Parts: sequence; C-alpha cells; structure tokens
Amino acid sequence: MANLELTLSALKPVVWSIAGSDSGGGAGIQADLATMNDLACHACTVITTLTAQSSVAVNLVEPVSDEMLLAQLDTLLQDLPPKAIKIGLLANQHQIDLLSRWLALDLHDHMKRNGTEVAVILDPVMIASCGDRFDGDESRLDFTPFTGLLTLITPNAFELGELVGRTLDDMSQYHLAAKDLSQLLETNVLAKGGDKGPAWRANAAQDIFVCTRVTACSEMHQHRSFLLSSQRIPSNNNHGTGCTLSSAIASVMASGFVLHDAIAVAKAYVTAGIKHSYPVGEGPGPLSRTGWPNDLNDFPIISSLDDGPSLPSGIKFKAIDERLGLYPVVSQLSQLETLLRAGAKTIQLRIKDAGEPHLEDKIAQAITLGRDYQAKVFINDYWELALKYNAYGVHLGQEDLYDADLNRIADANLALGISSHSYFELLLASQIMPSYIALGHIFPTTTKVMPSAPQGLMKLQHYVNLFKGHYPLVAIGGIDASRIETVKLTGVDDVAVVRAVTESEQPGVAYQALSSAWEQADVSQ
Ligand SMILES: Cc1ncc(COP(=O)(O)OP(=O)(O)O)c(N)n1
Ligand SMILES: Cc1ncsc1CCOP(=O)(O)O
Ligand SMILES: [Mg+2]
Repeated sequence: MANLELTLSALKPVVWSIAGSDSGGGAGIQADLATMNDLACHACTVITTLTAQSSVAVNLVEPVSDEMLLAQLDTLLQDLPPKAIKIGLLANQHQIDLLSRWLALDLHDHMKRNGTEVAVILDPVMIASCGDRFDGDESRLDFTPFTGLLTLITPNAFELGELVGRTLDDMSQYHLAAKDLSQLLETNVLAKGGDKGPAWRANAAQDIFVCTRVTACSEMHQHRSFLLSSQRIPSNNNHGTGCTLSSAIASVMASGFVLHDAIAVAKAYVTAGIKHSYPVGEGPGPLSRTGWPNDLNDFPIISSLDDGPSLPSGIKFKAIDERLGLYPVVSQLSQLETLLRAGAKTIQLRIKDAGEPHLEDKIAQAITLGRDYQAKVFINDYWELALKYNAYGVHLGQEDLYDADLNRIADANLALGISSHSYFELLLASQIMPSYIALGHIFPTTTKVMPSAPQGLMKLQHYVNLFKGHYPLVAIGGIDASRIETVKLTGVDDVAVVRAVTESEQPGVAYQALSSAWEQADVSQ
C-alpha cells in the first residue's frame, strides 16, 4: 500500500551496452554490466569487438561480423527494448556506419511506434588506460554518421582533441572544442578532464558539460555550459573509468532521471568507485561498484561556464533550529491569519499576481502577524519587501536566485528556502547553503503549471537519502491526507501544502487535521 510506487519501481529498466569485451574484466562490456546491475537496471549486451586485453596491454582486437552485430541488436529489440543505450568501443569505421544506420532506422522506428524516447550515450573509446589504441592503423574515425542520433557524447580530453582534429592546451580551448563538437554532432557533450593533468586543475577532476537540448528539463539549464568539479582521487586504478561513467549515465536516465541528474549521479558513482578501487594485475586496476551514490562529498560542485549571471558562493543562511512541520502556503492574508490562529508555526504568503491591490501592505501585515503569533512567515518571490519589513524568511525559485541580492538576505539574517525539481537543482541550491530546500512537485498538482514531470516517491527517496541531515527537506506538490504517510516514510523532514488546506471549507480545521496526521504518521515499519 504505502509503498506501491516504490514496489513498482523495482521493475528493472532495461539498459543496453553496445561495446567491446575486455578480457581483463575492468572495462568495456564487463564494466558496463557491473555498473548497470549495480544501479538496479537489467543490462543487455551487444558485443562489437573482442579484445585480448589485460591491465597492461591490448594484444588483439577482433570485431564481430556484421551479421552478428545486427543479429544482437535485432534480437534484443524484439523482446528487451532499451530505456537507454550506452555505446562504447566501435572497432572501425564500418561498425560506426552500420550502427548509426540501425539507430536512424530501426531504433527510430521502434521509438515512433511505441511513443517512447531512448537515451543514447556514446563514449567514443579510442585508447585503453594502458595507452594502447584500439583502432590499430591510427587513422581517425569519423563519428559524424551519429549526427542527430545521440543524447550525449562523453569524450575524454584525448578523444575530444581527436574528434575536433586539433591540439587542446587549456580549459578555454577544451570548452570551445566541446561546443564545436556539440554543434557538429547536434548533441550534448560531456568533455571529461579526468585523464589529463597539465591543462586541467591537478587537484580536481573537472568535466565540461555543454548542454544544447534536453527533454523534461527547465529552460534555465539548457543552451548553456557547466563545469562539474569533483575531488581528484589519487589512484592509478582508473581502468574502465569512462565505460563506468557512460554506462552509469545510461542507467540513471533509464531510471527516469533527466540528463543533468544522470551526469551528476554518474560522476559521483565514478568518484566513489575510484575511492574504493583496487589493483589486480601489473597495470591500472578497476573501480569498485559501490551502489547508488548517497555521499554528498562524492557529488560535483556545479558552476556556470557562460558569461552572464552566476550564483554566489560562500554565503550561509540562517539555520532553522526547529522542524517546519506541516507548512501551508496561502495566497490570502485572511487565510494566513486563520491558519496562524489554528496553530500554524510555519506559513508562506504566495501571491502570484504582481498587480494585486495593496500587495506591499498585505506583505507587511503578514510579517507583523507572524511576529504576533510567534510563527515563521516566509514571503514568496518579493524578497525586497521581505527585507524591508524584516520577515522571518523568503522562499525563492531557482530562476529567482539570479535576480535576488542573496548577500543582503543573508546579512539581514532572513531565512532562505529554495525550490528544486531535480538532483541538479538540489545540488545548485545546496551550494548556496540555504535554510531549507523544497523538493517538488512530488505528485501531480493543479496549483501551478510545472515544466518538469512529477518527481514521485522513488526520486524523493533518492533525494532524501543524499541530503538528509545536510538541510531541512520540504516535499511539496499534490500532498494531501491520503499521501501524508507514504511521504513521511521516505524520511523527508517536512511537507508543504496548498490545496489540501486552502480548498477546504474550514482551512483551520483542515490544517489541524493534516498537521496531526503528519506528526503522528507511523513510519516505524
Ligand atoms: C515550500 C515551497 N516550495 C516550493 C515553492 C515553489 O516556489 P517557486 O519555485 O518560487 O514557485 P512559485 O511558488 O513562485 O510559483 C513554494 N512556493 N514553497
Ligand atoms: C508552488 C508549488 N511548487 C511546486 S508544487 C507547487 C504547488 C503545490 O500545490 P498543491 O499542494 O495544491 O499541489
Ligand atoms: Mg517564487
């Protein structure tokens, strides 16, 4: 009952790895299988190439026949269609041409017939971690047949140079090259810096994410470039790092997360894997499989690489030392007063019509009422008025963060709540060190038109697992009496509600009933 959605999510999404076999067991198909299974997916394989490989050498590379390559693709598509595909080693130009044709015709046809979208992540493998190349004759492979067919390409620094046909010496050249590649192949690009020392910061593993277009993602994070910076783990055991990253991205996307989230989670997965990596042969050893990442220290710091506004760092907002509890969000002053009288200790005034008569007056009165009732009154959007009348706190959306004067809000000791709709936005919000982070919308809502899909309980559970104890977490969106218990089971700290209170004939009574249902929900099972 309570966990129907969690139970349903136990149906494993199917992910394909189209890649080469690494007889050494650390990279290629073997790394992909281990990663996909570790991230709760069902992994299928399409083997492109056999390699006689150890941790120190690649001694023989033998592509499978065209017939075998196509037979694997067609057989799987009949019965085990993918939610996401990772493509790794393609041994020669012929395989690139064959596979790109199959994606353009067969996979495209499948997606059209079933109304589904399949994420395709290409890791353009050219060289093994021992330094040996896979494409023997060293003539450059042409990846342009994949133009328009990929969700993401993930070259490392060496591969990016090969793909754009020039030497890349510093960060700005890498960024430019990643943007050029993005245009050339009409895809998003994750240009990885983990393999290169000199041009990249030695103490950090930094990747450049050039985002051109992504479905189900806020416009604010598209057509932009980001720098994703993780701690560099001092280890020689990096065999299969690129394979692990790309298959983790495919797995996380197959689980329903947007590309930005998949990249952040996969990067954390690789960081954790390198931390626990181990030697086996004489050369670089493989990564460990450490499950879905839940340690915030493993996640990257995200910053913007574009000109224009960026978010400040180094500010810390007022800590809220008591639970927010059941947190009503209202648009009328009269309702705010009714709920304060009914005992609400945290409440938000959310007036969306900037032309509302006496707006400033209403905000000033809400703040005064909050003081009278010793309650925490948050003002949505109007941070300048909240400052002017010294509110307890402000609630801002992600897009508002670029316009608001966050330093002034922190200096005036106002609490700050920030909305988030994904891992990526949660990470951005957490870098500002707010007083709480809202997660939404969890269930469908009619209160607000949302650009993202409802997050659902499975995603909420992942967010809670990562952020619990770091910031108070508030779930919002479609929460009512029937959902209080399932939401509480995730361990989220607090819940915000609009309609469940405001649409009641007696909002004060509805608040009291919901609030005690939240406080008393039995989550011991
Ligand atoms: C507690 C809480 N969570 C989320 C929101 C949404 O805020 P925002 O993203 O600023 O969107 P609008 O409310 O302004 O439409 C909220 N208000 N409160
Ligand atoms: C403002 C807002 N932000 C995310 S969901 C939401 C509305 C939640 O309203 P309801 O509780 O009526 O679904
Ligand atoms: Mg707002």
